[in-house]
Amino acid sequence: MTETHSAGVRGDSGPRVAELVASRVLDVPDFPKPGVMFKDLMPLFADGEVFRQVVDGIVAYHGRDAFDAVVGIEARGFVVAAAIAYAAGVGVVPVRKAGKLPRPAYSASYALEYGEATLEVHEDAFTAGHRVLVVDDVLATGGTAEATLDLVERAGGTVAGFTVLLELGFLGGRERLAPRPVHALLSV
Ligand SMILES: O=P(O)(O)OC[C@H]1O[C@H](OP(=O)(O)OP(=O)(O)O)[C@H](O)[C@@H]1O
Ligand SMILES: Nc1ncnc2[nH]cnc12
Repeated sequence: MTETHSAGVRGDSGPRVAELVASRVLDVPDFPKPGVMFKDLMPLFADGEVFRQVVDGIVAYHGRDAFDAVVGIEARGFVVAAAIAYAAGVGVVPVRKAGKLPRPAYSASYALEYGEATLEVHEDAFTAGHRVLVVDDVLATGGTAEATLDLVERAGGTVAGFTVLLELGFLGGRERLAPRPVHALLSV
């Protein structure tokens, strides 16, 4: 469900949480490359009360019993994933950039808004049929998310949901991931 309120801030966990996210995003022009408007969520992470409400909002949206594990995508996704996992009382599985995992891993290369990268997950990361909530801070082109969702499935997990704090709608990530549902606290 996507809600709209009078100030035009949209999100699918309600206008109050969307406002909170909007209030803690800094726009940084030309980072990390000319032409990119970088959305910096560090102020949100640094505000304990806002961070708590954001984490609680994500758990409430999906339902505490709807997932058995949380996947976080390196690096900013780790911040959100660990907090959600703790709040829900489940474990967290890191999806890491290439070469960081110590044991046999599945690998997926992809392009993102400002570059290319490879992500990996341990082959034994999930119990068969585990319902996995995948979280990240930002959805832009969807390259990172698409690679991660594929990795989760290759490793035997079942994707229970995909949540981001902020979606850059004009970059088409949601359409790229369709028909998989995308939950974004704030869409711009
Ligand atoms: O939708 P996309 O175009 O794929 O972009 C979204 C990804 O870009 C950022 O990660 P980045 O690779 O910059 O890594 P970081 O978290 O280590 O900064 C962000 O945290 C997402 O993971
Ligand atoms: N514009 C952007 N701001 C922050 N993170 C991003 N990841 C991909 N594009 C991004």
